[in-house]
Amino acid sequence: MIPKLDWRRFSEATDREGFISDLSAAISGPGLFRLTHHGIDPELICDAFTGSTSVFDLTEAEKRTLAMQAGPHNRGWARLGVERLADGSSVLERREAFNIGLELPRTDPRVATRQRFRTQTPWPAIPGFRDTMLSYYDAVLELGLALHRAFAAELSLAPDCFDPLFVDPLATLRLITYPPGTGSDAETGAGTHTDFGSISLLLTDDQPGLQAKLRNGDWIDVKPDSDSFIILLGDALECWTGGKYAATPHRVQSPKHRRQAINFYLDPAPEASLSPFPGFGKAVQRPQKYVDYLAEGLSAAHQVMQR
Ligand SMILES: O=C(O)CCC(=O)C(=O)O
Ligand SMILES: [Fe+2]
Repeated sequence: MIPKLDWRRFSEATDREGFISDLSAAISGPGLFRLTHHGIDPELICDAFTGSTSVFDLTEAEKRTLAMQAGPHNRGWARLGVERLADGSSVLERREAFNIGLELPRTDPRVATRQRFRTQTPWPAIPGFRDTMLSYYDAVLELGLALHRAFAAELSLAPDCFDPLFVDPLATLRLITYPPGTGSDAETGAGTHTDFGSISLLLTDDQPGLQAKLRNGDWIDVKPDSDSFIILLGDALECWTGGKYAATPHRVQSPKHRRQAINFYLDPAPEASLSPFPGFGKAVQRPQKYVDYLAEGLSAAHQVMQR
């Protein structure tokens, strides 16, 4: 069972203690949870799904003009089969993705000097697409950051302890589409992995496929539910908490019918360190800046793109 947490209990302060106690149980128990009553406008969510369909329905030639470049800068369209999230596997991962990052002005020195992951998103000429995606990005970023206030309370840390780690974050909104599986064992939707950042806020359509590995080693189906976000814990949060918030392994099986997911990866700022908070035990990763960790992880995932 995946715990369901009603966000109003914390955000409207109607039952903060109860929320924190359920959050504790979710983190030390299964290691993932659903967040209900999250306050994101259902119409915005619907528009985001419509926008996602329109970008993947563009012609191959149109999508090629929006293609993600190996490098990696992690913006734009990744064609079928060019990313591999599972380490050391040869199984083909069949999905297309479109990644959207924090929108900095072209004149921003970080964009002008082509700093890693600071490229602008290559926007398709779909009316309303950019506005919808940026509104969705901002709304889910705000929700994700607010959720870190609850993590801070759960960890008995200052409410704003996470704030410096998320200044102009590398957070990514990722639209994904999975074509129907062919039934072959040599393919999947996404191989087993953990996400790189702090948390991931996932929304999917009504097609099943996502599976998560519980702390006890069992794999469970994460059933689609349009009223809640699936919250997965990522590598950075595991590092900061010295392993207390262990990252959630997950994978996606090839669906019977086309499947769409709109996932928000709350990655921290490039300069954020991966060292544990004081008093949180041993380092999980060698000391490094998040940008280097992400670059290494993505470059492994994008080996197929580089060929
Ligand atoms: O499609 C999903 O539900 C999850 C995809 C995923 O795990 C990823 O792209 O990191
Ligand atoms: Fe993932």
